[in-house]
Amino acid sequence: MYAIKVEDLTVSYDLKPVLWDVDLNIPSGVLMAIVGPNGAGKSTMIKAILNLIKPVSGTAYFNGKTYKEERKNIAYVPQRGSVDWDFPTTVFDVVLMGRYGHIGWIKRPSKQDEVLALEALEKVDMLKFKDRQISELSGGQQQRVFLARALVQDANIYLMDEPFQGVDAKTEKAIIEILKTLKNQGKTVVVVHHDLETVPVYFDWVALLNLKVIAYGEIKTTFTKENIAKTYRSSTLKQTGDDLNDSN
Ligand SMILES: Nc1ncnc2c1ncn2[C@@H]1O[C@H](COP(=O)(O)OP(=O)(O)OP(=O)(O)O)[C@@H](O)[C@H]1O
Repeated sequence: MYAIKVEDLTVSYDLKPVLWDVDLNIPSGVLMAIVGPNGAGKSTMIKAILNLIKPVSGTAYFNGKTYKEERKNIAYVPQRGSVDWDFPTTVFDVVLMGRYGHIGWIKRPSKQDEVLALEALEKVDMLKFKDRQISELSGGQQQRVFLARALVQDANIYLMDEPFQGVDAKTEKAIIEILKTLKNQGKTVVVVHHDLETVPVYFDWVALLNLKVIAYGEIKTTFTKENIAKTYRSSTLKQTGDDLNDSN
């Protein structure tokens, strides 16, 4: 059984397809990058499989179940730009929110939940900021807080949309260490990533996306010059739709 199985996923905004017939079988325990040029549909794919946007067609399964059935086991770190950071709440409360899937909205978090939140903040080196408003943090600090929130969720599958965006080198290193730890615990981690150079250093699996899935699989066999060139070869593919019916 796959950790994530995406079947026939097609998504369009205002009738313009941005994802075309995407199929992906992601095994458990991989640390996988999703790469592709700007506008390739990476964020859209993550959102569509998490039911945050409605696809034209297609389904995603998590450990063989629907998102709704499996949501407790799925943690999502959204792109920083898509979050309303002016929302008045403290760092600690944002992280504690990660526990709500376990405790339910009506119950109060227990001492144990609070301890887990503090531990996660410690892991991402943000404990000293626990009482700060999230609006008063730098981009890298916000990213760490979101990672801590995903960590306390104690999920089985992690989906992250550009967690390295706008962070300094030290934070990037801290984040990748955490991702590797998750992988070593047998969890499945899927990350939208921009920097091609670090793909083989950080990840063991990759999906190359540009409207369609160009290729996906183990880095060694998949992250080839040919596949990269095919993925990043201008954006005419999107504009004309010429290649929509390519058999590859
Ligand atoms: N809410 C929306 N309404 C209309 N079009 C959208 C919307 N969100 C994204 N798009 C368009 O869909 C396409 C795919 O966008 P998406 O954000 O999924 O790409 P991406 O690969 O994540 O890009 P980037 O690397 O720049 O973040 C783009 O052409 C984008 O302009």
